[in-house]
Amino acid sequence: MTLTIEGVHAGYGGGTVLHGVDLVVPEGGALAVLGMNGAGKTTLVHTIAGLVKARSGSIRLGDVELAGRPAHRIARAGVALVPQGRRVFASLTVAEHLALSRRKGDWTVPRILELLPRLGERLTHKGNQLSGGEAQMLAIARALLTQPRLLLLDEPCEGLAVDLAARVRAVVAELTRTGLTVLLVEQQPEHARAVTDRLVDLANGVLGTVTEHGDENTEGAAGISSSRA
Ligand SMILES: Nc1ncnc2c1ncn2[C@@H]1O[C@H](COP(=O)(O)OP(=O)(O)OP(=O)(O)O)[C@@H](O)[C@H]1O
Repeated sequence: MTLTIEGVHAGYGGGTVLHGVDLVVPEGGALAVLGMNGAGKTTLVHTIAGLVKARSGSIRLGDVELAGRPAHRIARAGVALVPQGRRVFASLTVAEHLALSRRKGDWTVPRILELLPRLGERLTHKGNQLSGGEAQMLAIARALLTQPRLLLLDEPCEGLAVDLAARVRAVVAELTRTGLTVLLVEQQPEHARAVTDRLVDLANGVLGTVTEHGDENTEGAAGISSSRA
């Protein structure tokens, strides 16, 4: 479903972080928002997910207005957030994480394990026994099991080696082919470019213009199909 953000202001206490954000991510598209430390990237995805309240403006998924709804209703409307730092539970196994997140829908555990086969080999491993790449895949798996229409990824490649960032790209590409809409925020331009060709800068809570980086990634994208998290 298409994500349409218009004139969104948001912040904390007396301070404003997002100053009138306008953004469209078409259905089945992926867009990366790039910004430095403190630019407002997490605030943006948290505002979409309802964890930070939009003070004004509109956030629509398809025709459904999300702004002003509580987070649990936004989740039910089809928005899933993969948080910064992955937030997997140290003492729960991969299988337990998957069982806890599951909601009825097209994304089943077998389908997830087909997309992310490495997780299938780690089902009995606990959160604290996973590599950064494996934890990231688990965080994505958890989000998918909630049957989202919009996936928000907060710095998914943070701390990952370039080949694993490329693996995230392969997964995101696969997801957008299913019609899922993906918005990610990243600090490192090379990480953002590893995941999607469509980029926009965020500086001091103001978005720039969306740019396409067409051919630069052709080589990187071609070599990823066999690499694993
Ligand atoms: N809970 C909060 N209360 C008050 N101010 C906050 C809160 N969270 C973030 N901020 C402030 O909002 C601004 C934007 O922070 P945000 O976390 O959105 O940036 P970011 O681009 O995600 O940064 P990073 O790359 O470090 O994650 C910063 O000035 C930050 O200090």
